[in-house]
Amino acid sequence: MAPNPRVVQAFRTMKEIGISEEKVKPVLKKLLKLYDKNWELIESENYRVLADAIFEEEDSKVSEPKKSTAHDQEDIDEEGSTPVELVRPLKRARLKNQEGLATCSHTNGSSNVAGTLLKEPKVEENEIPPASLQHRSLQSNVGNIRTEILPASPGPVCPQPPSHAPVSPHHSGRDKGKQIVEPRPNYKGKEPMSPHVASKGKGPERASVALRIKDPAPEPGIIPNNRVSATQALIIPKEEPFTDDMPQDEVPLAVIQPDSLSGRDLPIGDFSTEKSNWLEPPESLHAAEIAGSSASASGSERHTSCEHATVPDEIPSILEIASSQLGEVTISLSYNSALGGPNFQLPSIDELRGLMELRCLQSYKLIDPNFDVIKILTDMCECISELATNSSNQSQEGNEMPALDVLKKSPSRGDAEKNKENGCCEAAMMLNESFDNHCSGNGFVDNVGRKELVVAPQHHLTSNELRRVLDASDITKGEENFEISWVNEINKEFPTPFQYISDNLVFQNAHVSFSLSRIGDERCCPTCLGDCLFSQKPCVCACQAGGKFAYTPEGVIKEDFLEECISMTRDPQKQCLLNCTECPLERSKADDFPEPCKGHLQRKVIKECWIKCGCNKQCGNRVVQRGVNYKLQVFLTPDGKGWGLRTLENLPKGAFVCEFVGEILTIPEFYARNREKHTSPVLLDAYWGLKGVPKDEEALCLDATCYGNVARFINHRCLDANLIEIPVEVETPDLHYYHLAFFTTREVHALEELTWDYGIDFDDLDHHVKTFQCRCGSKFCRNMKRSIRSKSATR
Ligand SMILES: C[S@@+](CC[C@H](N)C(=O)[O-])C[C@H]1O[C@@H](n2cnc3c(N)ncnc32)[C@H](O)[C@@H]1O
Repeated sequence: MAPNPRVVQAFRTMKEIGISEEKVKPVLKKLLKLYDKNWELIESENYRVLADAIFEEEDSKVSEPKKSTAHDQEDIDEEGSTPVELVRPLKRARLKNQEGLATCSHTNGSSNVAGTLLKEPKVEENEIPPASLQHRSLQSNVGNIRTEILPASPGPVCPQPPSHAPVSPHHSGRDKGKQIVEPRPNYKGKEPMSPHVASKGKGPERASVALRIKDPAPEPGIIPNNRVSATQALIIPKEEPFTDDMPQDEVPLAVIQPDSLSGRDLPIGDFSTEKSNWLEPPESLHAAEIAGSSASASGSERHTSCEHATVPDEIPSILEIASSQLGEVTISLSYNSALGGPNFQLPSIDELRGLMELRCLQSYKLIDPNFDVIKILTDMCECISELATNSSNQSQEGNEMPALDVLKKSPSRGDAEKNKENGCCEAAMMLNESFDNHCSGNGFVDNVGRKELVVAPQHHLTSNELRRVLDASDITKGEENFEISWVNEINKEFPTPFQYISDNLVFQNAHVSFSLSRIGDERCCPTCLGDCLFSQKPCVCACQAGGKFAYTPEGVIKEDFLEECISMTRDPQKQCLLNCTECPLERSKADDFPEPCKGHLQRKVIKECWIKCGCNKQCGNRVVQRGVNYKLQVFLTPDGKGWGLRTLENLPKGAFVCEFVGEILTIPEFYARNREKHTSPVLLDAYWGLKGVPKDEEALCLDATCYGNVARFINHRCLDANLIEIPVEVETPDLHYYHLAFFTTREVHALEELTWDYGIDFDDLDHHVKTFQCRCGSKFCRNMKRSIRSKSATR
C-alpha cells in the first residue's frame, strides 16, 4: 500500500528539525487516534502539536526511568514456569513474524532454543501518548500511569436492526432431522423466574478505549516486534502498574469522604437501620427526574421530590436513600469536600471500596473475604425496589415490576428518551457520577461532592412485547429440534432480545452463493446409497476429508480427528498459521499504519454429504446440518459472565452441540456496523492466507448480535474449554464460507456450562477491541496471569 502522503510529510517535517522517524511514528499514531485522524490539528503551525508531544515524551522518559525490573523477573519466572503456554494466534500473534505466507510452527525451523511459547513481547513504543494530550482524557489515574477515554455511553448491545433483511443462503434450510431425533416439545427445563427486571445488557462486547501511558523503552528481555522471527518465544510480560481489573459489569461505587480515609467512620454501615424512616413518595416520579433533581437541585428540594432516609448530618458525609412506589431508588452519598483542604484529591473508587470492605470485615465480622460491597448496595437497591413495587398500584400491565436500571452520568429526561429509542432492551447497572458542587443548605455545606446510585425503571419494551421476543420455555421460538429454555436462578433479569435463526443469513454483500452446478461430481457422492459410513470404501465426500469420515456411527467425531483438531488449536507446536499478504481485517480498518496480518489458524475441515449426494438424510456423514441434538439451556451464570449456555444431559466426547449462527457479513460491513462499539467478529478465516488475497466480498465473518442462535450465549474459557469450533463444509465448495460447528472436547456432564476459547489475547492492550475481565476460572486463564502480575506490580 502506498504510504499516506500526510504521514510522509509529517516524517519529513520532523526530520528537518532533527527528529527521527522511529520517534515520530508512535507519537503520531497516538495523536491520530486521539484526534480522531484530524490531520489539520496535527499539521497546524507546522506540526507543532506533534513536535511538542515528541519532546514531552522524551522528557517523560528522562524523568520517569523504568521502575524496578523485579516484577519483570517475577513475571518471567511465573510465566516461564508454564511449560508451554497454549495460546491461539490471530490476536495473540500480532507481533509474530509476518514474513512468509504460511508459517507452521511445527515445521518452522526458527523456533527459539528453549522451545517454549512465543508470547509476543509487546513493543511499548507506540503506547505513549504525549503528556500534552492527557487533558483530553476523561479519567486519569494517579501518577499518569494510565489514562482512559470512555465513550459517553457504552452503547447498546445490539446494533440497530440492519436496513436490509438478511437472506438465507441455504436452499433447503436445515433438515431438522426429526426422523432421528425425537423432539421433546414439552421439555421446559428448570422453571425460570419471572422476568421482572431488565437485563444488565451483557451482550457481546462492551466498549471502552484505553490509552496506557507506559515506559516507552522496550523492557529488558523483550524482543521488539519486528525482530521476532519465530512462531514461538518466551513469554515476557510487561509491567502493568494498573489494569482494568474492575469487571465491566460491576457498579463502581464512588463515595468520597476525606475523613474516611483517615479513619473516620463512613455511614455505609447505617444503611440497614434507615429503612423505618422511609415515607411514601409521589407515584408519578420518573427515574430521570429523580436523577435530574438530585443532580441539580438543593438537598432540601430533593427531600420533597422523593422520600428518603438521611444519616444525621453531624457526620461529615451524608447518606440518603430514596425510593418511590414505582421501584425507583436513589442512594446518594455526599461529602463535604471543603474538609479535605486544598490539596485533597479524590481517592479512587477502588481505594474506597477496599477500605469499605476492610471495615465491613472488621466491624461486622463477615467471614467471607470475597464479599462485595457493591453487590450489597445493588442487592439493597433491588430489595427496596421490590418492596416499593409490591405495595404500588397493581394496574401495571401484567403486574410486573419495572426493570431496574442505574442511570449514568447525570441522566436527564433526554437520556432516558434516547435509551428508549435505542429499542434494545439493555438495562445496564451503572453509577450516576453526578458531582454537584453547588448544593447548599439543609445540612450541606457549600462545597458538596455527590455521587449517586440511581435505580430507575426501563420501559424499552412492554412486558407483552418482551414475552413475545423471549419465550422462557423456548428461546428458539421453534427453530430448533429441541426447545431451549432460559432460566435465571440469580436475579430477575432476562436475556437481551434478539431474533432467533437456525441458519446463517447473508446480510448484504457477502458472496455466498449455493448452486448445484457448483458442486461437481468430484465433490459429492451421487452414487452412494443409504448411509455412507457403512459403504465398503470411503465415498467421494470421505475422500475429500483425507479418505476417512470424521464421524463415528454413533454420530460423534472420531477420537483421532478430534484430538488433532484440539492440538492444532491449543498446542503451539502444532499450530499452523496462515498469514495473508494483505489481511482483510487490517485492510478494513483503513488505518494510516495498517498492521501486518496477525495470522490465521489453519484448521482441519469436516466435509459432510449433502443434497447432491446419493445417501439418505440419516447418513452418518450429515451431523451439523441436522441441527441441535441435545437438551441445552440458557442460564444466568453465577460468576458474573452474564448469560451462558449449559447442557441438561451428559454429552459424550466429540458430540456436536450447535453451530455458531448469525448474519454473514463482509469484514468492511462488520466494521461499518460496529464502528463505535469495538466488537470482535467471529471470523470465517480458516483459509485466509492460503489462496491469494481474499476479496472484500469473500472475507467473511458472523455477527449474532441481532440475528443469531443459541451459540451467542456461549461464554469464553481460556484454553481448556469443553467445546471446540471446527469448520464444516456442507453446501458449497467455496472455501470462504463454511459452517462453524461446536463439538465437545471431552465428556461433559449435565448442568455443566458449555464454553469455547474465543482466542482473546488479554495482553493485547493495543488492540482496538477492549476485552472483558475474564472470569473463566480456568487454571490456564490468560487474563488471570495479567491480574496477578498487575497486583504484584502495584504492591
Ligand atoms: C458471546 S457473548 C456470551 C454471552 C453473554 N455472556 C451474554 O450474557 O449474552 C460474549 C460476552 O460474554 C461475556 N463473557 C464471555 N465469557 C466471559 C468470561 N470468561 N468472563 C467474563 N465475561 C465473559 C463478555 O461480556 C463477552 O463480551
